[in-house]
Order: sequence, then C-alpha cells, then structure tokens
Amino acid sequence: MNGKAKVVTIIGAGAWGTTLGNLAFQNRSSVYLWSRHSGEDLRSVVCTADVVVSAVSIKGVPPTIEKLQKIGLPEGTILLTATKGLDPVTTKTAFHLWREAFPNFPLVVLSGPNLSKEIDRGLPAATVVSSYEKTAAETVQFLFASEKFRVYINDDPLGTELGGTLKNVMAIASGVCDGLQLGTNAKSALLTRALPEMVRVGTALGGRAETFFGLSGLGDLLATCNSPLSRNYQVGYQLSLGLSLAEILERLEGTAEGVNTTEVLIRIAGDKNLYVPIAVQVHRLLQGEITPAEAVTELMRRDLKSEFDR
Ligand SMILES: NC(=O)C1=CN([C@@H]2O[C@H](COP(=O)(O)OP(=O)(O)OC[C@H]3O[C@@H](n4cnc5c(N)ncnc54)[C@H](O)[C@@H]3O)[C@@H](O)[C@H]2O)C=CC1
Ligand SMILES: O=C(CO)COP(=O)(O)O
Repeated sequence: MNGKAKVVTIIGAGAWGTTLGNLAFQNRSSVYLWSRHSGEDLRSVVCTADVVVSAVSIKGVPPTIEKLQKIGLPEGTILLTATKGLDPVTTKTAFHLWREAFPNFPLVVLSGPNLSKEIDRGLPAATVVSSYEKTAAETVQFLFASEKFRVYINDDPLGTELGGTLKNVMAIASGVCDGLQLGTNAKSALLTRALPEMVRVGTALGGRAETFFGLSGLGDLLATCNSPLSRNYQVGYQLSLGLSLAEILERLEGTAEGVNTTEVLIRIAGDKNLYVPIAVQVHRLLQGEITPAEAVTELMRRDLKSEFDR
C-alpha cells in the first residue's frame, strides 16, 4: 500500500484519537473513530482498515490488544500506537505490548510535541512516526502529513516512544517549578537536567540516545513542560498551589499519564539501578511524602558532582 491510506480505524475517541482522526480525514482518508462506549462492532471497523490506530491511554492498551487478538486482524494491517505510558503490570511500553501480541504485523509508533488542542486549532506542529518497517512508517507519514502537520520518520520506535513517555514525569516537575514561581533559571536548569535523566532511562530500555535529542524527546519535553495545556504540567502546577492529587485528577480533563509512569519508572530504576533524581522527587511528591517546596530543596542539596557524570 503506497501513498495515502484509504481506510483508517482509530481506537480511542479521547482527545488524541479525535485529533488524529481529523488529521487523517482532512487528508481524504475514510476514518472510523471507535470508542468502547460507542456500542459499534469493533470487528466490522478493523477488518476493513488499512491502518488501525491505538490512541487509548496505557491502561486501555492490554484490553484493546485482547479484543483485537480475538477478532484476528487481516494480514498486512498496519498497527499504529500513539500511547505515551508504561504498563503498570509488566512495566513495558505500548510498543512492546503490541509487538509481543502481533509480531508479524507492521508496527509504527507516533510521538512528538503534539498538544492536541493546538493541532485542533490548525496551528502548525511536527511529529515523528517510527518503525523497523520503513514502508509502514512512510505510509503513516503520508496518512497524516499536511501543510499544518509535518511528519518525520525514523527507525527507533522504542526511543521515539520513550521520549514521549518519560517527559510526562518531567512535565509534572515543570508544573511545580512554574507554580512555585521559581523563575527562568530554575526552569532552564530543570529541563536541561531532565534530558540526560530521560536519556539514561531511555537507553537502558533500548532506545538510541540521539533520538532523545529530536522531536519526540527534547521537542516533546519543551512542549509539555512549557504549556498549561499539558495535563501532566497541570498536575504539578496544581500540586504546588496546594491541591491534593485526588482533587486534581478528579477535575482534570483527560488522562495525565505521568502519574502512573512515575510509579512504574521508579520500579524500573530500582531494578536497573538507574539514577533518576528528578523522578524520585516527583514520585515522593505524588505519594504525598513531601511538599513541592521540599522536593525542590531535596534536588538542590544533593552531593555536588561533575555535570556529565552518570
Ligand atoms: N492529548 C494529547 O495532546 C496527546 C495525548 N497523547 C497520548 O495519547 C493517549 C491518549 O490520550 P488522550 O486521548 O489525551 O486521553 P483521554 O483521556 O482524552 O482519552 C483516553 C482514551 O483511552 C480510552 N481508554 C482508557 N481506558 C481504557 C480501557 N480500559 N479500555 C479501552 N479504552 C480505554 C478512553 O476511552 C479514551 O478514548 C495517552 O497515552 C496520551 O499520553 C499523545 C499525544 C498528544
Ligand atoms: O503528550 C502531549 C503533548 O505532546 C500531551 O501532554 P499531556 O498528556 O500532558 O496533556
């Protein structure tokens, strides 16, 4: 299948699934947006699709995979995952889960600095689609690319996905930084130190270091850590104003994956002996063990070290 795909089925009618559906529709694809609440038969909309997009949050990935395994997808269907999270049961990324479940299907990851509300307004943005199967990546590239949405490809799906996943933890920290009005120096220090922490974890989990300096790593870190549109940023910001995590999540519009990702990341870091000082403080904050101000103090009073150690 070359050029623009004709039929795209998107599973997950949340903010991101809806935005991706609109982008493909504007490119003249036939788009089915499927939600578990719609009552529509999933089999009928996936079996005719050239591309099946998973835009569910991480907790929706295992049940979605299970449904599709029962249905049995036609050979050659391209699977695209747009989830940014870590599975709390296995600690795996969505790419890993999809790869294990559908080893013989072309699998593509889409991740980048993509705040859906800005894309919905028609503002320009760029993203990355990544796959070990170049033809599949190119098909997805043409499916979504437009004058408003520039789509790059690469061949490091794990690194691409982990950039988008790990920056959500940093976005919580960044929201705290802004909520406490710590200033531009502090924010610059935080984001600059966040990147090597992401690289450390991301490369230990199989991503390539250079990928984290691209759109799906640094790009998404900057977008999410600087925007009140980010749900993860909002979690940190509102914690710093004194709201409880439960109150924030209750009122939040949509999913803040960083809350679960932080918990899973701390387990991974423990198992693999990875140094993740920012994530540790975000975790303690989310657990209610420390206040936002104490988290900042803890980060500032660590042993002095060389900038490029560990
Ligand atoms: N909103 C955004 O700007 C972007 C979001 N993402 C990622 O896309 C994913 C979805 O995000 P949003 O659409 O914003 O979240 P959302 O909260 O608006 O929607 C979540 C979607 O997941 C589905 N879902 C949740 N649990 C499920 C389950 N157990 N079974 C089946 N489906 C389930 C919901 O029905 C809904 O369609 C997240 O991993 C997020 O990090 C990625 C890029 C941009
Ligand atoms: O991933 C995103 C932007 O690239 C969306 O960020 P939030 O999930 O924090 O809203």
